[in-house]
Amino acid sequence: MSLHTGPSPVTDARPGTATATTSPRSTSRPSASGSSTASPVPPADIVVFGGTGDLAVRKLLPALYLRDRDGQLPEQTRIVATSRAGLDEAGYRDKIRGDLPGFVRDEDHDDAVVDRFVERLTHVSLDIADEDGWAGLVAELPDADKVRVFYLAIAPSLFGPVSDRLAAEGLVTAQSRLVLEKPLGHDLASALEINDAVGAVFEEHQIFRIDHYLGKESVQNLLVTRFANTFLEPLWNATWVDHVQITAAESLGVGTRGGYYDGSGALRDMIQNHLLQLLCLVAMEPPTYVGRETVRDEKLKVLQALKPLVGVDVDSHVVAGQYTAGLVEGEAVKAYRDDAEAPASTTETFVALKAEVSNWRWAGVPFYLRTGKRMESRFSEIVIQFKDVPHPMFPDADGVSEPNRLVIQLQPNEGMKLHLTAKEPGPGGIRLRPVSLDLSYAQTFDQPSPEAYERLLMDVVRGNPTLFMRRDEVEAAWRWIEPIHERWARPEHAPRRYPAGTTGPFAATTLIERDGRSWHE
Ligand SMILES: NC(=O)C1=CN([C@@H]2O[C@H](COP(=O)(O)OP(=O)(O)OC[C@H]3O[C@@H](n4cnc5c(N)ncnc54)[C@H](OP(=O)(O)O)[C@@H]3O)[C@@H](O)[C@H]2O)C=CC1
Ligand SMILES: O=C1O[C@H](COP(=O)(O)O)[C@@H](O)[C@H](O)[C@H]1O
Repeated sequence: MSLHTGPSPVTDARPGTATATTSPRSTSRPSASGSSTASPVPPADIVVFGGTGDLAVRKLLPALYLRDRDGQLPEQTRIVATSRAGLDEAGYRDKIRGDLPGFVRDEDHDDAVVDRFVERLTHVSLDIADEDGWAGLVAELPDADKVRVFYLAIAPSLFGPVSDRLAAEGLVTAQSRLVLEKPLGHDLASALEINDAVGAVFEEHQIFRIDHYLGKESVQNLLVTRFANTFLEPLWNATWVDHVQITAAESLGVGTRGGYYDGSGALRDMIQNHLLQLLCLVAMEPPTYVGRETVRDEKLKVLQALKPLVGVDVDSHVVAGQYTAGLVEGEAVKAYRDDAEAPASTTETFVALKAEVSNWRWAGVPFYLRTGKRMESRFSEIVIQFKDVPHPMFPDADGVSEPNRLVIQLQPNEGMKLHLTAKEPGPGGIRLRPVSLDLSYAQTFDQPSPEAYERLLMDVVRGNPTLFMRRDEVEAAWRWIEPIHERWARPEHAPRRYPAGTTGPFAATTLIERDGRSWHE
């Protein structure tokens, strides 16, 4: 079998029109993200608000470093970090030089590239809440014709104030893009408020709402698997699919982010965005072509078709859990309440739920979603469980015939498995045996997948919003989530406890077993 790695699956224009994204220019060295997406992007001034924070240091700067290494950042690209830390340019460069090795793999570390990369960096000290300090930022952005990226790696409550200030300082140009981190707000009302505030300054096409799951290679491959092959489409519906499972399990706890997490919880942190986006990609209709608005239009229709959890018993559809102390991958770990230093917290670190997409294609097909921290292992996958054969054709056979299952493994080992039933070789009668066709990305493509942020940051600079959430999508997702939070706001609600290192509370097993099904472990 030969597989070829051509241009990215996601284009930013109709097929047949030339675009920067699909241009076949190659870089001087092979790139982890494939030939077309590694073409140099336009020169840009990238302003990272929250440039000393966890996200910037752990994800954004390493991603930019890797794109620099692969020749994607032109010489004129500069990165301006802002925070209240009183760092000067040299101090910030030293900090990032020191931090980078902790967040890039040893084989990706190259001293010469680090030297070149840190030369691009500077730091402006400013407090978003104050008017002082902004002149320093204005001075760092002299070229109004250059692409300008304002990346808000800060709390969502600061998104509106930053936009207003950028406008007041005259920094918003036609070439500006605003990047907003998730979760966008806390609920529908705050999301509307933020969207209104940023929308008063930036056009919708300038706003990039990040959901980093959309930048994962395996997630983009889901689109290709569905729409660049013919054999799945006739089966991809309620006639043949029994149910769908989407799991994002983490073995990590909340780490140093307990302060943020305790006000958020798994429903806001993972389900409202990442898992619902995955559900959309599985359930959406084929767009006319895969382009910047067409995919988002189809995802929105799925969110709008989610059966509202209104007038139903929410508890029979959704299970919340919180981890207690336990053993994860052989290591003793603390309870969530100790991790988050919140002794009476009722924040959920686990959610399992059953959703339904009320449309012709999916009527009656449950979508089971599940995510949790401190689970027994880290794995994210989508399982398409097909219906059983309509009639037992081998009544006298030994062994078992299981329904077909397509498992799309998102992480850690990206790939795909198609579970089938085969005849075990032998001279006697027929013995049925479950087998699988396996596609491992690592073995097939022989190159590491880039980090999601690498891909997404380059798309921002290019101005390609396909893999970002549009305003209406974010709001539709919050709207669907609302009844769950309303139910959980009642005093009698408490998440069920599960020991760290397990698959979550028993109620999650009951949720699916009640329907005669079971989680794919
Ligand atoms: N960390 C992660 O893995 C992820 C984070 N996110 C989101 O990204 C955003 C940032 O998260 P994270 O990096 O973890 O947060 P941190 O608390 O680690 O960092 C916040 C940053 O914002 C700066 N900051 C805070 N208040 C102000 C202010 N008033 N004026 C100027 N700068 C300010 C801080 O610097 P200083 O205090 O020195 O001013 C710091 O650089 C959040 O919205 C979070 O939900 C989303 C997905 C993953
Ligand atoms: O957005 C978030 O995602 C991470 C999980 O991301 P992954 O790429 O490691 O699967 C999660 O840990 C974090 O709480 C959440 O904010």
